[in-house]
Amino acid sequence: MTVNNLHQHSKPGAGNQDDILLAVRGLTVGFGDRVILENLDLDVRQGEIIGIVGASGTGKSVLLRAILGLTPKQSGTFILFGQNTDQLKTAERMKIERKLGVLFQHGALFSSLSVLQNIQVPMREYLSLPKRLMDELAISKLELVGLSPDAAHKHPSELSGGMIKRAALARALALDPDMVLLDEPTSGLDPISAEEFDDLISKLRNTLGLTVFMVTHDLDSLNQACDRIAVLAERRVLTTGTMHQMQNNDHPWIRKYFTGKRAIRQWDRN
Ligand SMILES: Nc1ncnc2c1ncn2[C@@H]1O[C@H](COP(=O)(O)OP(=O)(O)OP(=O)(O)O)[C@@H](O)[C@H]1O
Repeated sequence: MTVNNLHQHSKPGAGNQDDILLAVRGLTVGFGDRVILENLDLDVRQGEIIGIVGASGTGKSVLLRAILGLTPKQSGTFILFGQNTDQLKTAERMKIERKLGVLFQHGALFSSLSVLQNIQVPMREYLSLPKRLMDELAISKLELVGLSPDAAHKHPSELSGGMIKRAALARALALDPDMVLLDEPTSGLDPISAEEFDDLISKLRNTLGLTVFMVTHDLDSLNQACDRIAVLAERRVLTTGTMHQMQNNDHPWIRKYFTGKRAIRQWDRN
């Protein structure tokens, strides 16, 4: 899938049980004798936007990093694009890694590199392309996320919070991934920028057919962008479902999160 062959996909995602892009089974992750995730199962479906919620410190980022292979697991399996990641040879692993884009919490751009150079980091790692072509590709990614080419030669310190998130998203999209993993993409943004970012994610999903795994605390994002929500609690995915199903769930934390005062104010606004 490339930027040049954008095409409108039918509304993908929620509902297609057969098309599992990522299956996590029996995942256990811990640090020392502290277990963070225990025997966790989760399916991510092709083309959906799934929001991962849970109280602070429950292990949402740990889960994201474990999926990427950045945090070691103690047990469990990841079936990614139909392949067990434990059984991949180096070349196969690299092929799969290229299909994943990631936006870390706070953007995590390299401060000493320009926006253009930041977007080109994954290209340099995985592709061997002439500089002119990499420049063109990086500019096309900037356009894709709604940044003007003027931003290309700026450094992260010269960007607003919203621009940093967009630049980080452009970097996540550098290799035309099939799935992007976003860690709190709207945190720190004002409500208008956050809404614009949610719209951008939805648009990219609809046009590129991206699958989106999004860790978030943002009730607006969950409501407006996500097809499904997975709740992380008690070291596992406690439940998954639509916003409506969350609002009718009896678990005390889920009920408080989705029908507490903040949530009610949010529903009143909509
Ligand atoms: N490399 C590490 N070494 C030791 N402990 C870690 C490490 N990474 C994460 N943890 C611990 O794992 C727990 C879960 O962390 P994580 O960052 O995944 O939480 P989270 O659900 O994303 O929280 P938040 O919503 O506040 O971002 C925390 O207690 C954290 O201190």
